[in-house]
Amino acid sequence: MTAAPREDVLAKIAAYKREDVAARKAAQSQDQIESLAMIAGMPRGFRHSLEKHAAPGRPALIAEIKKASPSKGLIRADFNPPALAKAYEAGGAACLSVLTDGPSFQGDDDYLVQARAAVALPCLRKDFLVDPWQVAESRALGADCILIILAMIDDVLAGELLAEARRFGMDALIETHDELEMGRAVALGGDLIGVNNRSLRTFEVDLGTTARLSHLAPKNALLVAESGIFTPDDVADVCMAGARAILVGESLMRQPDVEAATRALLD
Ligand SMILES: O=C(O)c1ccccc1NCC(=O)[C@H](O)[C@H](O)COP(=O)(O)O
Repeated sequence: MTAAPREDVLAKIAAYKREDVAARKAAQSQDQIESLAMIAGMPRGFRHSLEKHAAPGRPALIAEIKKASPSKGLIRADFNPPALAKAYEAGGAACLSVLTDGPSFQGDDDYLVQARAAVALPCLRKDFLVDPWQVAESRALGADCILIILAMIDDVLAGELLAEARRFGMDALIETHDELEMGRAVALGGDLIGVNNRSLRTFEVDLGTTARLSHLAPKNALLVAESGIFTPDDVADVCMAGARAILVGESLMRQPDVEAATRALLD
């Protein structure tokens, strides 16, 4: 895989997601998927766990299980989601994020099911939501939190996804990358807001994005700095900028000893 301009990638992802969701909905009606969501048990409190783990100068960690990405290609060949989940939990993570998108990230729904079953941590289903039906599906798979990427959808759909998440007792991480999207997240009433430091246009990472947007977030929102965090100095920078949680994938996924790397990043 090679890096491609963001608009092409997001448009491509949105197109295949709509097709994929149509096929899934044809196989399982809203009523059927809601029944499965209802028997999935209570969600683990995702935002609550972040609140509990965040301390002054030490953000809570959302540790990501990520095999590959559009910007980096294959990240980790030795890929065992339950083992990775356990290593993250032992290393001090507050929550997990599990990529389930297949075409762009080599993810799988089963990775979420397996990872969550291996630990007590709340889990984010990291995928591209383009239809409210996917919220019930995410809950049926065990997800405790969904991701709402504002760069990809309009406010009507974002509001519907958020309402569905709340109906199922789940949390929703609303992802922003610029001032306009932060304003939209605030208007939606999000209480868990992410700032993606990765440019959605070029895939370039600028950790200063968190500092630029953090003061625009409401005080009651828990701010998550996402992407491009590699070192304890990076953690300190985004923490100083106002992030109370960090979402980290690649830098931990590239380490042979994931538990030790997780500890070291948070030290
Ligand atoms: O990671 C990508 O290349 C990517 C491309 C297009 C849309 C989303 C993408 N990443 C999703 C993420 O938000 C990251 O996986 C997450 O923030 C962790 O980032 P990192 O620590 O840099 O792996």
